Amino acid sequence: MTVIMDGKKVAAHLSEEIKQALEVSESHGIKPKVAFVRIGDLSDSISYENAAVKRFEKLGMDTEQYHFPEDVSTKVFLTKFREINEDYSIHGILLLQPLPKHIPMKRVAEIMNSFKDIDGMKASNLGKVLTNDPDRLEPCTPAAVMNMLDFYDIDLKGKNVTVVGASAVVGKPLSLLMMNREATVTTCNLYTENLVDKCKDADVIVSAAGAINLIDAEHVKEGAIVVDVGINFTEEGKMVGDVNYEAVKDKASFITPVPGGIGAITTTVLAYHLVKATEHQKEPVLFLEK
Ligand SMILES: Nc1nc2c(c(=O)[nH]1)N[C@@H](CN(C=O)c1ccc(C(=O)N[C@@H](CCC(=O)O)C(=O)O)cc1)CN2
Repeated sequence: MTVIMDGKKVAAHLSEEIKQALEVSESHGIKPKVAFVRIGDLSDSISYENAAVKRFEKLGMDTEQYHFPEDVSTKVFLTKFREINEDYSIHGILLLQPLPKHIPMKRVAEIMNSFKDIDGMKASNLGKVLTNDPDRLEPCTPAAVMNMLDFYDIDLKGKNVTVVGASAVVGKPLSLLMMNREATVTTCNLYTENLVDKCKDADVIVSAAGAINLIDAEHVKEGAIVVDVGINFTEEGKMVGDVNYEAVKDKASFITPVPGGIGAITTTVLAYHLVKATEHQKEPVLFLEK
C-alpha cells in the first residue's frame, strides 16, 4: 500500500512550533516582518510570492512587497536592496529567483545580511550546509524535503538517493543535506545521459528539475520513495510536478503529490526561518556580524 505523503499535515505541525515561537517574540515586543523582493513578472515567482504572502499573513506575520520592473538598472536595484537590508524593522528577505540576467546574483547576495537570508542563498549559509553547521538558515525547498522525510520517519542512512536537478536553490543543497544524513547521493540534471539507469536502482528519487512527466514508471524501482519537488503549470494552468504520478504511485512505497506535497511545506519553512532570523536579531552583537 503506497503512503501518500501529506505536505499539509507537515506544514500544520511546523505551524504549531511557529505559533509558540511567535508568542515568545511578541512577549519581547517584536513582530517578525518579511520583505518579498521581486524583479519582473515571472509567473513562477508570482505564484510563489502570493502563496508565501498568504501563509505569512495566516500566521500573523507582517509582510512587505517590493516589485521592480524587469529592466531595472543594477545601480537602482542594488541601492534599494541595500536600504531594505538595512531596515531594522525587516527581519527576513526573500528574493524571488531567478533574477534577470543583468542583475549579478553575487553582488545581491553579498549585500544581504546572513541573518536576514531566510532562503539560505548566501555563500555563508550554503557553506554551513556543506560543513553541517546547525547554526544556519538553509534554502527552504530542500529543508521542506527533509521535514517531509523526518515527519514520515524515513532514515536516509545507507540509502541510495538520486536527486534530479542541480540548481543552487534546490538540487545542490538538497544533495548535501542528504549526504549529511549518510545517504549515497547521485545528483543528475536535464543533460544526464541514461537518466533511467541513474534512477532505477535508487531507494529514494527526488525530482527538482522543473520538467513535466520527467520521472515515469520505468525510472522507479518497486518500493522506492518518490519525492516530487517540481512545480510546473500546464497550458491549462494546472499545477503539476515532474513525476507522472498516476504511472508511478502504485510502484512507490511513499510518494509526494503535487499540489499538496513539498510545495505545501516550503512557505511554512520560510516562515519558520523568519522566526529564527528574528531571534538572532534580538542580539545586537550577533546581528552586526555578516
Ligand atoms: N527565492 C526563491 N525563489 C523561488 C523559489 C525558491 O525556492 N526560492 N522556487 C520557485 C518556486 N515555485 C515555482 O517555481 C513555486 C513554489 C510554490 C508555489 C505555490 O503555489 N505553493 C503553494 C502550494 C503548492 C503545493 O501544494 O504544492 C503554497 O505554498 O501554498 C508556486 C510556485 C520560485 N522562486
